[in-house]
Amino acid sequence: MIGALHIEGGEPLRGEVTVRGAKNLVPKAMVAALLGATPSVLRSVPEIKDVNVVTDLLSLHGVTVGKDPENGDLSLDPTNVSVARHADIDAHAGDSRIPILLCGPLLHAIGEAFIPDLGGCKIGDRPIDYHLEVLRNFGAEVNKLPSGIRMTAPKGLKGAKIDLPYPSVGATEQVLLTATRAEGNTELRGAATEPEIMDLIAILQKMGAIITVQTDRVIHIEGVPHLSGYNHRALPDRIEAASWGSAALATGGDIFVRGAHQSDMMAYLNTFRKIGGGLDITDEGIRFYHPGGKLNSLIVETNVHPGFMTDWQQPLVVALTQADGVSIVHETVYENRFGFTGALNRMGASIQLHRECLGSVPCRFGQRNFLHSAVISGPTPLHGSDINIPDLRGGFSHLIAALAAEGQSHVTGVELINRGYERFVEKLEGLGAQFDLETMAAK
Ligand SMILES: CC(=O)N[C@H]1[C@@H](OP(=O)(O)OP(=O)(O)OC[C@H]2O[C@@H](n3ccc(=O)[nH]c3=O)[C@H](O)[C@@H]2O)O[C@H](CO)[C@@H](O)[C@@H]1O
Ligand SMILES: C=C(OP(=O)(O)O)C(=O)O
Repeated sequence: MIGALHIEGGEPLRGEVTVRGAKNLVPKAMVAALLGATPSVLRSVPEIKDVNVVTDLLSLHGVTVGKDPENGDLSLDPTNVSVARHADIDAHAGDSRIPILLCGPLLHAIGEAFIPDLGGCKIGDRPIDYHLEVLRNFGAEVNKLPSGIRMTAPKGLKGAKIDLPYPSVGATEQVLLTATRAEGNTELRGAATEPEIMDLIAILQKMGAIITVQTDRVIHIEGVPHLSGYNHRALPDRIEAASWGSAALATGGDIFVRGAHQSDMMAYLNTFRKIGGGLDITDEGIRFYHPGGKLNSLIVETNVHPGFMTDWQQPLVVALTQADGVSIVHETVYENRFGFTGALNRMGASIQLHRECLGSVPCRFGQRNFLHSAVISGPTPLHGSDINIPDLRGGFSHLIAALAAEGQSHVTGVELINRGYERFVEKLEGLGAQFDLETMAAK
């Protein structure tokens, strides 16, 4: 297990990386396999932590998960799905956000579900009130226990009318995974429409589901009694792709991201171009490069799709420290996603955080005491520092900053990066990054 990296910064990252299936789709596609009466095959599966966590949780429930040794494709056979021991499930408390999405499929398959406390990045409060309300609407009975949440559906799950207060990605997936096999029709208003959700819908359609995506965030699902397995290649990871783009810009480098898919990244590509980054968009992938000269400052507001995605924000901020003038980033999806900027300031950046909504639209966090707007003055040379990684994207940003900085950085907590960036150490080596690796025993 990777413990820390000693990074010698100041070298532009140059070369090629490949992105595979999206972190925000693959674990959910694995959960969807539970809904089928026959086995599924999922292709382009990355080696990341959430895949291991969901593999364990499915295995505990009697799903046979096989991995092709050549290409890593997963086969998921749910024909012997069964109840798992709470203590075994609880061993995964805090590991991932995915377990909440097992509820609907498990209620359909075995009539009960138990999920541990969720994990995921600490970038806000991240309540699950929408999820629980959705499940109750379908007829689930929810019991909060000291160690987790247990659900049953004594009268089965029935289609429902649901209106989400905010287009939550997870709550939309909760509706999809529950409604496809519920009795009757479901109408979801206020749905999220991220590309990963569209890919999940494509998977469910392959399984036999009837789902209609209308305009204005409305989705209709006609419940069917039976679904079969699927064979699907996961859409590529647009967050990893954008992260490498920001790394190229911040280090003055040139990275071809094989597999990056233009139509899933429009908002990022527009922003990248406005800053002054160079782009070559091809069928095989996207080349992101620093063309030389000054970068432009700009205003960015994160938002739900098709807006500028929140998970792109943290790596981009590092590139903005090298732009000429004052940039503003207004984070409207999570209330607490700027903690990582403290380390950047210690490295020489000039980033001030504000409670006000410094964007064109007031968001849910205005007037509520959350430091959710950042003012970045640049360009500021960065210098090496000791950094402990706080979360996945903040951590990747710290790696980029250390690679862009003059001098040495000692970066700890690096294992967290593996939640969303497969084989990132190999990829960094391939891009010419200079570092030494410290390993530690797995917990
Ligand atoms: C595994 C996965 O796919 N994670 C992604 C998913 O997270 P996740 O699905 O957890 O994010 P949501 O879209 O649900 O969260 C958006 C906002 O809604 C709020 N909310 C959500 C649910 C709820 O029950 N109550 C509530 O208030 C959250 O606190 C947050 O402020 O979408 C986010 C937004 O694109 C991404 O940053 C995450 O990378
Ligand atoms: C916030 C993220 O993920 P998760 O929802 O898994 O914590 C992320 O990928 O940046």
